[in-house]
Amino acid sequence: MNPSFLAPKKYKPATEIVHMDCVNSGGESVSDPYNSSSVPIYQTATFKQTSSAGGGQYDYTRSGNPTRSALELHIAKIMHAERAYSVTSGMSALDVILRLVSSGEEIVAGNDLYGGTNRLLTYLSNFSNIKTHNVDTTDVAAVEAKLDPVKTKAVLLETPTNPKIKIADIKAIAEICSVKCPNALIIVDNTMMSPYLQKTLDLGAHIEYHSGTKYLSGHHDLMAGVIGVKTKELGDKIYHVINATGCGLSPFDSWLLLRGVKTLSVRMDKQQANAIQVANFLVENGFEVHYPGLKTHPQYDIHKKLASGPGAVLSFETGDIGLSERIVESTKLWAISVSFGCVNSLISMPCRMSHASIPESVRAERNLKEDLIRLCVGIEDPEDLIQDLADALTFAGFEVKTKSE
Ligand SMILES: Cc1ncc(COP(=O)(O)O)c(C=O)c1O
Ligand SMILES: N[C@@H](CCSC[C@H](N)C(=O)O)C(=O)O
Repeated sequence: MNPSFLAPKKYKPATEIVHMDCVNSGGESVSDPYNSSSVPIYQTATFKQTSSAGGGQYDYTRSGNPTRSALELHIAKIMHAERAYSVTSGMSALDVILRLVSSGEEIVAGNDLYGGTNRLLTYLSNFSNIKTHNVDTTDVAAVEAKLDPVKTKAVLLETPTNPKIKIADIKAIAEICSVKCPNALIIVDNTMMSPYLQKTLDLGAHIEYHSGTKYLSGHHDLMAGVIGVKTKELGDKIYHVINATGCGLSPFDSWLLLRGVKTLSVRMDKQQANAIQVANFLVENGFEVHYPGLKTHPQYDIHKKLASGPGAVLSFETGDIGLSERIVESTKLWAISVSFGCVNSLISMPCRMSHASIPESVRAERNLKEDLIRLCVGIEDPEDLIQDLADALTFAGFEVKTKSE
């Protein structure tokens, strides 16, 4: 037989996302005695052992569970990670990762980032003597200026950022960091792109994490976080923290997330196609739109090098807080809701919702505008979405220009 026929085959991203191997490079695998087509939910806290010395592959669900393992093996494959882990939320994922940073060490992070991330970094600064430098991560020189060969333990990047959709050149920052701070970890929050559109571990990151609550699951019916790592050694450290603190994802949520992940490519393709049309509609109406699918985006070329698409989250300013409020409150299809990545379209005002935990003065310092509206585009018919937005704009007192086809 031709030996190449036996070699592990790499498929296109959409195929990899739906096809499960359940095995990793270390030979770890999960199998089901009945060959079930859908991974079963092992809803059990404990596993019987074969002897007083143990002997089973699993003993206790906090330490490991077959449903969770199946999810983690699959996530590792689609992230191009050596190992992957799943925990109870995106914040829990970041908490686990940041336990690799010790008192006295420093983090370099963005000045536009998710409000909850900012809250956790502030907590570490206040209670654990871990200082964060918040810089504009679109500016590689600004990141470099804050790197300290002794103190810097982590560079934490969101790209695109939440909510201003700014792009950080992961590759360029990782290269500079590997020279100036070879022991520092490049950590990327890849929630907005998902592993379907951007594979940060291939771009120089050591650790990639996600709020699995968003695109990976896709239906806003669970909370989860996932972590992918570049090396087994890093994986062992991450696993140790998860087992020690007990934040591993439950069997049911692991199953739900695994089910959601399988449709990631079809959801993202549709949401992204809709988002491009929504972005164009807003541009035609004179708004300043933050979206890396627009050629006018300041980091359009960099994003194109990092990711295979612009995603489906965008934001825009109206220049008037009252007008923004009226628009948000007048939509019918766009639900006023935090979060993104759901199949339904959502609208929000970040300064009052997802980023309200960042003090107003800090938001102002970071040029996060109070009138900013964030849109998370779903899978509805784009004509309905645009019409609903146009109606809301009109109702709010804005003169909508005719949509050019
Ligand atoms: C970019 C980003 N990262 C992380 C998180 C945290 O995820 P979770 O809500 O699942 O804890 C969120 C939102 O909550 C987010 O928007
Ligand atoms: N009350 C929550 C708000 C969650 S925001 C969720 C999501 N990341 C988003 O950007 O919309 C909190 O304060 O954490």
